[in-house]
Amino acid sequence: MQTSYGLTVPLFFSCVLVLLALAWRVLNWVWFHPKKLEKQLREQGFRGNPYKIFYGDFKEISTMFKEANSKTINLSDNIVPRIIPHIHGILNKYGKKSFLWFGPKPLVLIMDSGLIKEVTQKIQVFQKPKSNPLAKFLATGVVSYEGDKWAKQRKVLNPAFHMEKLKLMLPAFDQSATDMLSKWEDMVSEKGSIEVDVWPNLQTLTSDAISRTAFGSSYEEGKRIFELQREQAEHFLEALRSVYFPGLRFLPTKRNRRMKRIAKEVDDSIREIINTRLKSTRAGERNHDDLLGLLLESNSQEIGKHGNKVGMTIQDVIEECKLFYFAGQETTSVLLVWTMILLSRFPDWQSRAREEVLQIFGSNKPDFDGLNHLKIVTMILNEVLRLYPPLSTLTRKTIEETKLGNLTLPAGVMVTMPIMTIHHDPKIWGEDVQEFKPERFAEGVSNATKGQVVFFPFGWGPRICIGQNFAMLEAKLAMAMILQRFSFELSPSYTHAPRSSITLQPQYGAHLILHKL
Ligand code: HEM
Repeated sequence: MQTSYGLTVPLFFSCVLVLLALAWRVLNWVWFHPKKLEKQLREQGFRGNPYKIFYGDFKEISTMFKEANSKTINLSDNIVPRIIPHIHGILNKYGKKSFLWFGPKPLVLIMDSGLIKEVTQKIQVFQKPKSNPLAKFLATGVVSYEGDKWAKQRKVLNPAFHMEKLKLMLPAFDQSATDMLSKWEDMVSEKGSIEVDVWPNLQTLTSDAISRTAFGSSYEEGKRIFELQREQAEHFLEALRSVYFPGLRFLPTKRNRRMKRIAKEVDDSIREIINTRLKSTRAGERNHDDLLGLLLESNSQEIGKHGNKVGMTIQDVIEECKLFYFAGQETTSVLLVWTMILLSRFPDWQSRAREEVLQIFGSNKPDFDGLNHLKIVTMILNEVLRLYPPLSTLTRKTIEETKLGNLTLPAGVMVTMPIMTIHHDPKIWGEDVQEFKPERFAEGVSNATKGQVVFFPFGWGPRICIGQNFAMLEAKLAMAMILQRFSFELSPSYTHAPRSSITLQPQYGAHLILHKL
């Protein structure tokens, strides 16, 4: 027997069943599941806005960001409401035990130091939330993996970031800083001063440094690869700003085609560098001291110890190289730019830092041991990371129901640990929390934090930033070299507008007046 649609009755009923199942899944996703999670959270004393179907708090959040970014602020203003207005708003409205709706997903705030420690340590249960599928075009790598894959990758990468290996990176950092400083010296007029927006220059510095440290002698190819990665990131951010439908990335739009072409070109170029390296290693040549060389060396040692199962594939190595750029470039340039801005605002600290640098190095090139003895500069960098952490929040999602302190979090909940808010909490840091006071760190980080997880610009737990020593070494060297050659102050055209665009950037640049010393 056939229905009026020309289908047999069993087929007709099967289609109806499939459609009903689909409709149920959609309804469950946009309504029943979020409502169930909301009930579970409210029963435990969490407070937040009532769930609104599909959008949640999405509209309010985007309005808050638009408003926050439309106004500049004064230098002494609290920057938190401008950077994370949604979290600031919900805390003011509902207090510390609260949640927000990111579409149909609740985002629970974790403000307690003990709970932050627990979340960042229980990496099996609290995993990274899935990123936009287009992010795969940029890089995957250790930052996005979970479970065994993460553990394997991290184990192979770790040795490349050990202190004694980082020592080998100094010439690359030095060369990149020298290039920038020579440019500034050429620009300085007869009077010995010039106004410069240092932000793009500092970005170039850290870009060059990562191209050199990642690919060493293949720096020129590395530079080209990272230029393509930068373009790729622009396409990605543009895509994020437009409406996204599932599957959109498969359509042959102009942007998608370009992104695919870039991804292929980048992969092919890195593969070529790797193959050349592997050939020269087989021919008995010495290993290269750059990140790629160290990674290949560590990988072959792992394979030697445990066989192919524990080693990385060539594609894995390619992904890690692509990731170095995103993880290591902008974060470090952001640290440098806020350091220069804050030292411009606080010339007494600038002078103290310069005195220390001149006392240790005179006008010589800073060396590894000397950099490790820079106390004032380290205190300054830590205070900059406290006030202007390059990443404002850490986010995870629960993959199963889990205990957290005396709470029970259902599966499928996102949790966020607002680094920025905790770094600016007067209950932790005192009433002078908004002030730039590097002396807080005079006796080291654990003294300043009384051993609590309240200062975590590089994250915490097993997934703490692998590149933190790399970044600090690069920043110390760059700052030491800048302080040796220039003094600097804010230009009248400087506009204070820190903005979170993945990292914490100066929205209108960093216009400073540089004086040649
Ligand atoms: C001031 C500079 C930097 C800051 C503030 C910073 C911050 C962070 C933070 C907060 C995390 C943890 C993210 C999370 O748990 O969700 C992280 C992870 C990571 N960072 Fe950095 N980072 C910096 C520089 C670097 C550099 C220079 C590199 C490499 C060259 C790097 C490579 C990575 C990698 C690979 C991870 C993932 C680690 C894992 O998941 O096991 N970072 N970073």
